[in-house]
Amino acid sequence: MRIVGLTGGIASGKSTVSGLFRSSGVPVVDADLVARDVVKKGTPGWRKVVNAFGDDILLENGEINRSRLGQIVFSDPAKRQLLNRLLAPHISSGIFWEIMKLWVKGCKVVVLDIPLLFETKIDRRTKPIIVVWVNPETQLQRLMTRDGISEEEARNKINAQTSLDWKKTKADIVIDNSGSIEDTRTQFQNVLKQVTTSLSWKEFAFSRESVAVVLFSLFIGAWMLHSRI
Ligand SMILES: CC(C)(COP(=O)(O)OP(=O)(O)OC[C@H]1O[C@@H](n2cnc3c(N)ncnc32)[C@H](O)[C@@H]1O)[C@@H](O)C(=O)NCCC(=O)NCCS
Ligand SMILES: Nc1ncnc2c1ncn2[C@@H]1O[C@H](COP(=O)(O)OP(=O)(O)OP(=O)(O)O)[C@@H](O)[C@H]1O
Repeated sequence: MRIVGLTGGIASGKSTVSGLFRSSGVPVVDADLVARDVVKKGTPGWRKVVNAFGDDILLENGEINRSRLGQIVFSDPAKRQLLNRLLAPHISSGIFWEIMKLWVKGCKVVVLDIPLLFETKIDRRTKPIIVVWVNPETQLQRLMTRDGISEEEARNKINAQTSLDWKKTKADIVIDNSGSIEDTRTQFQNVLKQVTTSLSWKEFAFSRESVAVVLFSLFIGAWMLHSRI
C-alpha cells in the first residue's frame, strides 16, 4: 500500500486538493476529522482536554467549544504544545485505524491529509510527500475570508505552524495553489499520474494482496506437509 502525505499550511488548500483526489477515486484520510472524533464528548481525549483546560472550554451541550479552545491555543505556544501532547496518541491511533480500514478494503493508494505531517513525524511513513503551497498574502486573505476572523487572529494561526516555505523544501511534490482553482486542477492532473504509478516492491509487500499470497502459501505448505506430498 502507498500512503501519500498531503500537507501544507493553514488555508493553503489541502482540503481543496484532497477533494480533487476524492473526485478521482483516491481515498483520503483527513487528520482534522480524526482530531474532531477523538475529542467528542465522553471520549478519553475529551476527558484529557477538559481536565487540562477546564469547563470554560465547553459548550452548554458538553461538547468542546472549538472556537474558544482555538483562541487559547493559537495565541499561547505552551498551551498549544500541551493540547498537541494530550491528543497526539489518540490522533495517531485514529489515523492508523482509518488506514487499516482502507487496507482491508484492498485500497492500493491512500492520501493522508494532515496539517502537522512533519511535526508529528508521520512524514517518515508517507511517500511521496505533497506540500500545497500558497504565497503568504493569499494565505492570509483566504484564511481571514474563510474563517471570518481579524488579521491578528489569522496571523496567530499562521504563526502557530512550521513555516510553509520550510515545508516546501521537504516536499517530493509541490502544488502551488496561489492562482485560480483551474490552475491548481491542471497541476493536480500531473500529480495524480505520479501518485498512481504502479507500486514499488516495498509498497506491494504491505498490500492486502501480498499478505493474502503469503497466507495462501503458508496454508498450501502446511497442507502439503500434513499430506506428505
Ligand atoms: C484548536 C482546535 C480546537 C481548533 O478547532 P477548529 O475547528 O477551529 O479548527 P480545525 O480543527 O478545523 O483546524 C483548522 C486548521 O488549524 C490548524 N491546526 C489545528 N490544530 C493545530 C495545532 N495544534 N497546531 C498548529 N495548527 C493547527 C490546521 O491547519 C488545521 O487544518 C483544533 O484544531 C484542535 O483540536 N487542534 C489540535 C489537534 C490537532 O493537532 N489537529 C491537527 C491534526 S494533525
Ligand atoms: N485556488 C484557489 N482559489 C481561490 N480560493 C481558494 C483556492 N484554493 C482554496 N481556496 C479557498 O481558500 C480557503 C482555504 O482552502 P482549504 O480549506 O482547502 O485549505 P486547508 O489547507 O484545507 O485549510 P485548513 O488548514 O484550515 O484545513 C477555502 O475557503 C477555499 O475555498
